Amino acid sequence: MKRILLLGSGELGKEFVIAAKRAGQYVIACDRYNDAPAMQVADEREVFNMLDGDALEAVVNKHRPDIIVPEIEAIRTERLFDFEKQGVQVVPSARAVNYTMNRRAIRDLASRELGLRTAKYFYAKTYEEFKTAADEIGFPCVVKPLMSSSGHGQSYVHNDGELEKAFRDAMEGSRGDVKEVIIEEFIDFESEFTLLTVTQKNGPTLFCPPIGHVQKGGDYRESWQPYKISDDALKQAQRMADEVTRALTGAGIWGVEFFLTKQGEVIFSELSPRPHDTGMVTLGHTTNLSEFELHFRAVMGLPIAGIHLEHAGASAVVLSPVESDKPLDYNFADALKEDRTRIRVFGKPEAHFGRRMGVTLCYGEPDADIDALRDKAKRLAKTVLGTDPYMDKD
Ligand SMILES: Nc1ncnc2c1ncn2[C@@H]1O[C@H](COP(=O)(O)OP(=O)(O)OP(=O)(O)O)[C@@H](O)[C@H]1O
Ligand SMILES: NCC(=O)N[C@@H]1O[C@H](COP(=O)([O-])[O-])[C@@H](O)[C@H]1O
Ligand SMILES: [Mg+2]
Repeated sequence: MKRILLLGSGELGKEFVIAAKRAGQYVIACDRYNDAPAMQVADEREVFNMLDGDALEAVVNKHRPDIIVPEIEAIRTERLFDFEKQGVQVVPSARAVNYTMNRRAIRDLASRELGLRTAKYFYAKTYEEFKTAADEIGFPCVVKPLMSSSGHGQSYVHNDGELEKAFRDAMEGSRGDVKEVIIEEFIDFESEFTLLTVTQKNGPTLFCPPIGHVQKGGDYRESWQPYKISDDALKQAQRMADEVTRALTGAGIWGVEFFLTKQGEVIFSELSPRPHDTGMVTLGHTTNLSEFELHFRAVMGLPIAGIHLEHAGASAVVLSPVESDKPLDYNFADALKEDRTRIRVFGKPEAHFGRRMGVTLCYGEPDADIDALRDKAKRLAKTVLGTDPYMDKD
């Protein structure tokens, strides 16, 4: 039995813990607030600020884990190198977690070192640098804090008049101590997709069928699998995913994000060294193993004999309509009247307006009409809390 320390205990961690508990492992779930989703299914919990390196070290010393599994980006990742040196397995590796928490590190690696096609980009610390970069890139452009996720602090800029607010939002939306922004060329993509990629201790890199998704405000609203792309585009994406995960090293699942342009060009966007939110669609019976089961197997060095598409499926997010510290009234009854439908409620103890509280999952035969599944997942998501998956969050 392994002792697993989970850093971050949201919905993705919860499903990972369920996979680990099904195999009889011991899990300590950590997050900044009590009763986080994964804590509810783990053996023990720790509530502390994971950006505080000393607090993190104290928890590691107290629990002496065999494996550390990061689940969010807001972690003092520099300390993970020390734990790794002391013989603790960091998933997928301290290097991967450290590089991907900062957009500069991962973008420079992908674009400059590996030569992958990305959006044109600059970094800026001051408003002057920012304005010069915007002039260089042109409008529209995309602005993001170097450290943030789920679209926090991100905006699209269409003209000079919007620059100041975008800069301020990105500086204020920045997490941790890095106050710097990235400004990117706007990619007018046809669609975007996630390639779930599994790197193994004792085996080749494996790929799941691509997942299509739509984001609004930088945040995922719906996803579906399989996402049909040409063999050539798939090969390009797999090659890039293989190169970037190999450079970052380690074993586990990764969510590698791409844009597909109208001309059929595949552009690397970013990647998560952990299960991906758009990959929750795999909880709806799409592949033989969900992204969480795949992560668990890869982390433990267990064999993965194959990844197969068993169903076509779609997911849509269930967002909170209110601010509340009381459990919300989830309407399961209406959605579950429909066949091949599942609802996952994460059990977050507090709701905030627009916070993701659950997902709906709908699936059918592998060749089922994906658009019909997407419509069904979105329609049923609306019935759960009465909110549209595409609602404005601000
Ligand atoms: N250069 C770009 N051109 C067009 N759209 C973009 C660009 N960069 C980001 N986006 C849009 O914003 C979304 C979020 O961007 P990104 O993945 O970089 O942010 P994030 O905050 O790290 O999100 P998450 O942590 O949820 O993956 C993308 O999925 C895409 O829809
Ligand atoms: N795009 C990253 C992502 O989806 N992360 C998932 O959301 C949780 C935070 O949710 P919260 O913001 O509602 O606390 C994280 O813990 C993780 O499970
Ligand atoms: Mg992303």
